[in-house]
Amino acid sequence: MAIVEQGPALRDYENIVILQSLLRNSTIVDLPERYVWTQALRRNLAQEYVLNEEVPDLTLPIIDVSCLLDGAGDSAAKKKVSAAIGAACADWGFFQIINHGIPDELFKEVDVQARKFFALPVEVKEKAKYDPRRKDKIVCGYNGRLTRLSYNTPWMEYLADRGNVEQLTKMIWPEGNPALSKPLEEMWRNLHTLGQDLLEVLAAQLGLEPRFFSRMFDDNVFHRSTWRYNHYPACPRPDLTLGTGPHSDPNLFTLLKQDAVGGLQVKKDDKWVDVTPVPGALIINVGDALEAWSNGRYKSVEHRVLVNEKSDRFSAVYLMAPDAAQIVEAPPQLIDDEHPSLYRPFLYGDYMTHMMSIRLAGKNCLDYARRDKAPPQGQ
Ligand SMILES: O=C(O)CCC(=O)C(=O)O
Ligand SMILES: [Fe+2]
Repeated sequence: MAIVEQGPALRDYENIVILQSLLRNSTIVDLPERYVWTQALRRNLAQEYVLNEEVPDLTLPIIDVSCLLDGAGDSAAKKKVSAAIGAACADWGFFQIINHGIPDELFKEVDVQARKFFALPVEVKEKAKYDPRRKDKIVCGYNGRLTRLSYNTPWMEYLADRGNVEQLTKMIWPEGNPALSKPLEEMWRNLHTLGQDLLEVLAAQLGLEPRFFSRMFDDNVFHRSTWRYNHYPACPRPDLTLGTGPHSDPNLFTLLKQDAVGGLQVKKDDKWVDVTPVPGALIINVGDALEAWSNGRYKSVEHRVLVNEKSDRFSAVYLMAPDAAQIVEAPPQLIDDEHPSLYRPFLYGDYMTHMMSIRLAGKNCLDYARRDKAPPQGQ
C-alpha cells in the first residue's frame, strides 16, 4: 500500500522558500542553501565535451521523420529512417526529430500562454497546487516548491497533469481558461499520437510486433502518461544550482519541446553534451521502463538542465507511461545466450513507488530491477 507522505516531509514542503518569492527580490546574489547543489553534482567544465578538432561534431542525431508520417511514403526511405531511430535509441537513448507534423504555431501559442501562467502570483498558481499527500503519488498540478526526487532543490517550477487540462485550469479560474487549456490540450494530444507512432517504429526495430508498446496508449486503455510544462527562471548564480539534476526518466518514453535558450545536457560516455536547440525540433528519449522492456537494447540515458543568468527557459515534456498494473518484462524474443536477461520483471506501479521513495541521482532508480544488484527489500 502506498504510504501517505506526512510529518516532516510535508512540513518541509509547506515551509520551503518558493522560487518566485526569491525572484521578486531582485537584489539576491546568494542562493538559499537548499538551492545550492553539492559540489559533486554542480556544473564542472572538466566533465563536459568541448567541441574542437578532437570532437568536431558530437551532437544528438537529428532525424527527419516526414516519410514515416506520410502514408504513401517511399518504403526504402521509411526503412532507413526507422533504422536510424532504432540506432539512436541504442546508441544515445536520445535524438531530435524534425518535420514531425506538429505545427510550430501550436508550440508558439502554448509558449505565450504558459509565460502568462508562470507570471501569475504564486497565490494564484497554488490554487492548482501539487498535493504531496496524494496516495497515488502522481505528480499533478502547479509545483513551485520542489523538495523531492533530486538531492537538492532544482531551480524550476512546473505545471503538470494527466489528460484533462480544462479541469486543472478550473481550479484557478472556475469559469475555465480556454486560452490556456485549449492549446495545451491540443499539444499533448498531438504529442501522444506522435509518441504512439514512434513506439511502433521502436517495437518493429526490436523485431517485436509493432503494436507491442503503442497498444498500451490506446484511447480505451488506462495509462499513467503525464504532461509537464517546466519553467526555469533566469538565475543569479547558475554556477551553484541546476534546473534539473542528473536523472534518467523512469517512464517508457519521453517527448520534449525545448525553447531556443538551451541548457539541456545528455551524458555520453561519461561526459555531458549540450542538446543544441534546433528550430521546430522535438527531443525524444528512452525511459527506464523501455530500457528494461527492451532488455537493455535501448538505453535510458542520464540528462540534466543547466540554468543561466540571462534568460528564463521553458520546456514541455510528455512522459508516456503505462498503467501501474502493467508488468515490465522483456519478451522472450529479446533474451538469448548472447543477450541474457538483465532486469527482473516488475510492476510499473511498484517502480513508481520506489522512484518516489529515493533521491534520483543519475540512473540509480533502475538499480531496483537490475539482476546484477540485490533486490530491494520486500521483493
Ligand atoms: O527541461 C528539459 O529540457 C528536460 C526536463 C527533464 O528532463 C524532465 O522533465 O524529465
Ligand atoms: Fe528528464
